[in-house]
Amino acid sequence: MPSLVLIRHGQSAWNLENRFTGWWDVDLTEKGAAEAKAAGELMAAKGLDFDRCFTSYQTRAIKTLNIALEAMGRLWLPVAKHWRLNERHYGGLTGLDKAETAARHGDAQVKIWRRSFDTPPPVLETGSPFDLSNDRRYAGVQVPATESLKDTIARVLPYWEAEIAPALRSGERVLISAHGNSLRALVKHLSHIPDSEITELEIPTGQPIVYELDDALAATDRYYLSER
Ligand SMILES: O=C(O)[C@H](O)COP(=O)(O)O
Repeated sequence: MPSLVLIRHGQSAWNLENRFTGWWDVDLTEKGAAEAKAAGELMAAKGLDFDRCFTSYQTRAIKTLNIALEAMGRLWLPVAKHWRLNERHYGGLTGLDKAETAARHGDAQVKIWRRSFDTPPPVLETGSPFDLSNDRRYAGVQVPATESLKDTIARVLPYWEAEIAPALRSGERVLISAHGNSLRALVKHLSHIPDSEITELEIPTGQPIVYELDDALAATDRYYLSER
């Protein structure tokens, strides 16, 4: 039976500072690294093992994967990285304090920007210090100026179909280390969550989420590893 585990990176520097992050590349905090280690130890203790791993181009997800794999004695596993697993791009909100933004625009507006299905945040202005268009890691990639969850799904799913689903179909056990909203995109797809309900789905840092899938990759169960 195909086996899939998703993990959101551990606490990042800007999770701690409560700033909108998106594609900006911040590191894990000490707590985030500890969450990643604990996740690896939990997966090993529960007897989970993997054949192939996937992550984004962002330090916080890559490090979470490496720390968890190290705790499992599996640093040697093949890992594919792709920008399509990056966090949703936070546009013009990148770098802003979430609480200050709510004080200025209201909680309702900020909830729409953070959790609505298809309303993107304002675009990132050209020339912003947070513009990553010229970052070498994104050479040849059309770096978005903002993304809704719908936009995020539209760029995550082609990678899922092209690389991750075939690995699962061939019998490989897969671990994906990614981000709150690239994982919300995958969970929405795998668990058929309606557009109107996805606003309520939150994904905590550093908690392995286990998917049981049938041979057609339809989800038969989804649970937090810490709860079973
Ligand atoms: O990009 C960010 O700021 C966080 O990783 C996720 O933020 P959110 O909880 O506002 O979606």
